[in-house]
Amino acid sequence: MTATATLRSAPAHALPPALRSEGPQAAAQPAPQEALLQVDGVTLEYATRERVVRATHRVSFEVHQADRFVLLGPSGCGKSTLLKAIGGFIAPREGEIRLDGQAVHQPGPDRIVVFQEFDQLPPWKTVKANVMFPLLAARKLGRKEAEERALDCLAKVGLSKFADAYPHTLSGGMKQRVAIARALAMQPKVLLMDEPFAALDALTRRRMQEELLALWDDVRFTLLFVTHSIEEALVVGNRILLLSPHPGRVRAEINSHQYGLHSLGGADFQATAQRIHGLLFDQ
Ligand SMILES: Nc1ncnc2c1ncn2[C@@H]1O[C@H](COP(=O)(O)OP(=O)(O)OP(=O)(O)O)[C@@H](O)[C@H]1O
Repeated sequence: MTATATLRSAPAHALPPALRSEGPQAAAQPAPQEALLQVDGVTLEYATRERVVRATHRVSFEVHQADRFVLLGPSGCGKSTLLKAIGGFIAPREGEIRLDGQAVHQPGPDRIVVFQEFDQLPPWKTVKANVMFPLLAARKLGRKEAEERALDCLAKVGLSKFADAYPHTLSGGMKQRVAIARALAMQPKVLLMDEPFAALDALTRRRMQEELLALWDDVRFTLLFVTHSIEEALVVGNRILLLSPHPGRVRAEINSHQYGLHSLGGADFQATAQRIHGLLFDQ
């Protein structure tokens, strides 16, 4: 992954004044083409029997083709709820979500979610059948083509040898690789990942981040990634949206193209992590 110029593509109104003019190129940038995903003033709420819980308040951001866009914020700030809304599982109370200019009203094969839980793979299907299943269910491909696509995607995540294995025989990291292969096989417009590596041990988590970045280098998919780890956000993302504690509001957007696994421990990386910490938690 190479460092590239600062990109300022978030709508200025979504950012606190202090960040609107960040970067010398800001004013010189040409108008960006229409974003792939637009989240526009989105307020999300849960109605329980006793009360209404507001999860996010008027959140706006834009994700462009091949972005690795990270939603970062403390526990309970509405990151997963935002992902569910983009997935089409929850309707905004206010605002609108658009994908390719079309308002999102329901789930669809153009948005696939990879979750944290290891049990997202039906245990009675082999690894290959797990990857093929959504392709067949959505009638995207016939059986032969689905099998070819599944094997191709399993090769991309290094699991060719395990195509005929059952999920219970795999490690946590391997199960997450299958879930990623299954999602990529659908060729979604946006791949949604909700803390996909949070339940893994530290070494496996690091390896999975590395593999995800290598996969992105190969396929250039558009990624929307949720985490509450500042370090993971800097490693995985090229752009990071910082959300305030509950209910989530946009605190800032950070460009993080220049960071990757190679920058871990470096002074610049530490300083940016520190700055993000301040933006997230200082009142
Ligand atoms: N099904 C639900 N019913 C009522 N309130 C909910 C429900 N799911 C989430 N909430 C509330 O909405 C808010 C946002 O939750 P959400 O899970 O989106 O946060 P999060 O940022 O993803 O947190 P975490 O990092 O801990 O997963 C929280 O206050 C939570 O308690």
